[in-house]
Formats: sequence, C-alpha cells, structure tokens
Amino acid sequence: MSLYLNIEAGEAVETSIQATGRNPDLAASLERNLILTTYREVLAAQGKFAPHLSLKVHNEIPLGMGCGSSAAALLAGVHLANHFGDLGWTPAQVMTEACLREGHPDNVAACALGGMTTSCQQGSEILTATCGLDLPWRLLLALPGASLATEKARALLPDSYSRADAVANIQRSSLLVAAFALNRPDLLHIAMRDRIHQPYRSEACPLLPRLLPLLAAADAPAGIWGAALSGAGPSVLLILDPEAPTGPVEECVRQAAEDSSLELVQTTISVPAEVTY
Ligand SMILES: Nc1ncnc2c1ncn2[C@@H]1O[C@H](COP(=O)(O)OP(=O)(O)OP(=O)(O)O)[C@@H](O)[C@H]1O
Ligand SMILES: N[C@@H](CCO)C(=O)O
Repeated sequence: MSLYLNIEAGEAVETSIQATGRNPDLAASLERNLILTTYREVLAAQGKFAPHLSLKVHNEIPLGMGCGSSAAALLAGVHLANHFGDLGWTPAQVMTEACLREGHPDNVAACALGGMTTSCQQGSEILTATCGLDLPWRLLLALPGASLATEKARALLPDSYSRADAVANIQRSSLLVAAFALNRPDLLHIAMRDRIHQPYRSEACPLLPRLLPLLAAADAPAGIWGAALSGAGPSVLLILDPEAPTGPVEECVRQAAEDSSLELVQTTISVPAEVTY
C-alpha cells in the first residue's frame, strides 16, 4: 500500500526523534523505539560503533492493524545501521536482515520492494518476486477502533488443516498472483476466498464478517472487486474498481461496519519506496 514511513536522519551530538503523522508518541522512549533499537542492535552485532542520530520521522502506517508498521520500522533501523555504520550491505542484504528480525518476510519484502510482492524464506535465504507494479486499482483500508497484536492473531490459527482446505487455498493463492500479474480483477472475487486464516480470525476481527458479505450483496454499490483481512488483521482491505465512484462504497462500508470509531483510508498499490544515502 502507498502508506509510508518517511525518515530523515543525520549524525548528532545527542540522539533525538521528532515525530509527526500517526502515533507520534513512539518518539517518547529513545530506549525502546523499534527503529533505534534495531539500528543499535545491528551495529552491535557487527562490532561497530553506533553514532548518535537525530531523526525526523513521519509515519503514515497504522500500528497494530495488519499493515506492516513493525516491518517498516525494522527495515528503517537496518538501513540506518547500514549507512551510519558503513556496513556496505546491498539492498537485498538489508531486506534479509529485517526479514530475519521480523521472523517472516511477508511485510518486510512488500515494504522494501513495493507492488504486489510474493516472498518466502528458505533457511536463512529470502526469496522474493514482485508483480502487479503500476496497477491502477484503488484500495480502501477499513481500520477498526481497537488494534490486534500479530502474535494474538497467529495464536488463533489451528495447528493443522484438512486436505480440502489446503488445496482450495493453494489454488486461490496461485490465482491471486495471476490476477495481479495479468491485471485480471475479474479473478479477485474467487482468488481472495480464504479457508486458512480468515474463518479463525473473524472472532478477533469483527469488521471481517461484516464487510465480506458486501462482495455478494445484491444491493451493494458497484466496484467492490475483493475484500480480505489486511495481514493478520484486524483491518480489512477492499480492492476497488478505480472507475467506480468511491462515495457510495464508503457509505455502504460505514453502515455495514457498525463501528463508530471506524477509519477509512484510501490508498493505492505502492511503488518502491526511495532510500537515499
Ligand atoms: N514508526 C515506528 N516507530 C517505532 N516503532 C514502531 C513503528 N511502527 C511500529 N512500531 C512498533 O511495532 C509495533 C507494532 O507491531 P505489530 O507487529 O503488533 O503490528 P503491525 O506491524 O502494525 O501489524 P502486522 O505485523 O500484523 O502487519 C508497535 O507497537 C511498535 O512497537
Ligand atoms: N501474514 C501474516 C501477517 C504478517 O504480519 C499472518 O497472517 O500471520
């Protein structure tokens, strides 16, 4: 998604953070801030000195909503270490370090590469491919009032699945990649059906059972191509036809959500973020 964590950094006499955008309180603790702890930990592991930094941070990524905010913060911390510690790592090495720290590549790869990114981890190697760059599809993110920690969302999943569920999801996830790679939004309503995580996470993500039925509702406004949990939830991501008017869709989502603290964020499929040293 085209929601970014923007950081300007320079060496300084004292460490400081000036934060704007979402959750500026993240700047309150210089000891526990994930960007800074990552920066320091990476350099310590390499036996390097970590200069004090002055950071200007502008965050557009909702926290604890399944939008990958921690991946962006980890990637930023590793980039800072790479630059200010003169590590000489390639962008791929920076991304791999951030993926290993996050424990999976799902969000770090998307954040580092942009577009619709597929990724997997094989031992300590991260394999990625990006497709669906430059698709003009519109995204609408429905954010509930309460956040959900990824660990909790993961604990809701069963240990094993039936063969039928596994087969159905493998087919649909392959179809999903084809939909993005070939610009085939007509495939999305089938490709985004899930039997592996959404049924189990619904209880902790109340927007999902309210918004998924819009896909099949006869009276829903035109232009809703697909809907799914964003990451591990609790927010829901809708993929919309850019030609259809957004007003009626937003109104219908608000009514279906029955959540007075609902926030709707319009966005698009991202292009790679710029990192300049
Ligand atoms: N810009 C930031 N600066 C400092 N710390 C951050 C920043 N963004 C995220 N974090 C840290 O990451 C935590 C959120 O991580 P968590 O994995 O729970 O949610 P998420 O990454 O937003 O969602 P998901 O991984 O499901 O997409 C925050 O509580 C905070 O500690
Ligand atoms: N894809 C991961 C979430 C990534 O934060 C999951 O569903 O658990």
